[in-house]
Amino acid sequence: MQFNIPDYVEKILEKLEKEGYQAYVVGGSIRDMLLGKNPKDYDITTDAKPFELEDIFSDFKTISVGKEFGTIIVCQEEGNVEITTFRQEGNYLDGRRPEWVTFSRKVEDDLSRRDFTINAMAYNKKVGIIDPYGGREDLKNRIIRTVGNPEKRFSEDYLRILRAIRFATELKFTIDKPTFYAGRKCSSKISNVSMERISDEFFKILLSKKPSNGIRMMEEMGILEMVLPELIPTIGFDQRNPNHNMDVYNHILCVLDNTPPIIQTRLAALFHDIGKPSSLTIDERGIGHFYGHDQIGAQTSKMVLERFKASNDLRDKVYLLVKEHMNHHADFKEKGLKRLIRRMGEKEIFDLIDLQIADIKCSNEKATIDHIVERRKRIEEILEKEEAYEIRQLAINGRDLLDLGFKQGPIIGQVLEYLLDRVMDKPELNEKDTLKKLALDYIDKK
Ligand SMILES: Nc1ccn([C@@H]2O[C@H](COP(=O)(O)OP(=O)(O)OP(=O)(O)O)[C@@H](O)[C@H]2O)c(=O)n1
Repeated sequence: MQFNIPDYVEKILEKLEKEGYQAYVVGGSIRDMLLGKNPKDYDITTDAKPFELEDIFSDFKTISVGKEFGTIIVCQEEGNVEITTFRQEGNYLDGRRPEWVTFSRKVEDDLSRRDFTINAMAYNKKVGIIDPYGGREDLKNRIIRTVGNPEKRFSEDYLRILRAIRFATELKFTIDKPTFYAGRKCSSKISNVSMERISDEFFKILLSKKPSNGIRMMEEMGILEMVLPELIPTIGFDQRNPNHNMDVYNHILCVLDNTPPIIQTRLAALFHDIGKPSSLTIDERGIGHFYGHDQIGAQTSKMVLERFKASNDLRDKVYLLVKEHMNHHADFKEKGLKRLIRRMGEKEIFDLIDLQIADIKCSNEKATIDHIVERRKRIEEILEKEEAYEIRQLAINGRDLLDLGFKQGPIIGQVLEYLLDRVMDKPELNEKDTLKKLALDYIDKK
């Protein structure tokens, strides 16, 4: 079997071979090519030692990452290629670092330390595929299986438990039983892994086609309570809300699957109905209301995303989406809708609509969908016609008001807010002379 390796990668393999070394493309890219997918990047493994690699690629731009582990990145216009020296590792004492690392002459040694059979294959044109652990067979049978003893593999890096779930979710594979049980046994050990690495894998699960599968696997393996304990109380929690025919957990997972794969929207789906059981109030008809859960969910999202070391931008976006998600019931007049665009932002407003549509689809309130679809059309129109919803879109600015004789100070802001308010109701007022006149009338009345 021959793969189509891009020229910029082939060039590196050939250079290493010409210098008398072995060189193979390895890991995820082989898996992806066998699945008929385009690999995101290519990793190369070789028996050339790190100091030799630096010599060989002295004419290239390179970045050396952890020289002691033998990795350099060769940077070319078409993409970066990571080259790692074949290595063997000793036992991992703390689930983070091996006791020792030695460089090897055999590619099989390098493959033996890798996580899953489907990631433990190497290839070059001359030798073909090297697959000592049945990676191709497991790809065919759609199975995630560790290379060798699963407990040992996980103890080397407990993130691998979450990686097993991530690959199973992304590829729609099942996790082999011994791998699954070992993962469940060691699940609490994931606390040894840094939050950045955990959230990286977790976000990949959230962005897959059917993230609910991943969340359910996390629950079954005991990983969910380690990574996102805030979701646990929603399991089996009946809101006693006639609009919801599922418990909160299943409702959340349904919304998750029905949102587009955009990280802020998927995260907002995850948090949108998180509340405290104590916040459930039962009214006189016996109907439950998860009182103020949009606020609790928004606060929870902030706290969890801080723990996940997410960027401020992402935290703010998710917070706002969760906080505003309930307003699909509101009957916005023109001004209300424009204020909503102003609060959300012109891209994020569509994330909110996506979230609300998914929320409605997963409840018994199907009738409201038309209402939200109408709302989306009107928002698109507002943006297309550039109808003002923000002060910067007014045909007049603070400078113009000063020229009209207004004094510098808070009054300028007040007048501009007043003008925006008028323009949001009647877009045709957004014209310089009209606004000047309205500004002067406003002051006269005051
Ligand atoms: N904890 C880990 C992480 C990675 N690997 C090995 O390193 C390779 C590259 O890892 P990475 O780039 O994280 O993942 P990919 O397999 O390339 O998958 P993706 O590109 O989808 O992240 C993997 O294929 C696997 O052989 C491993 O053994 N153990």
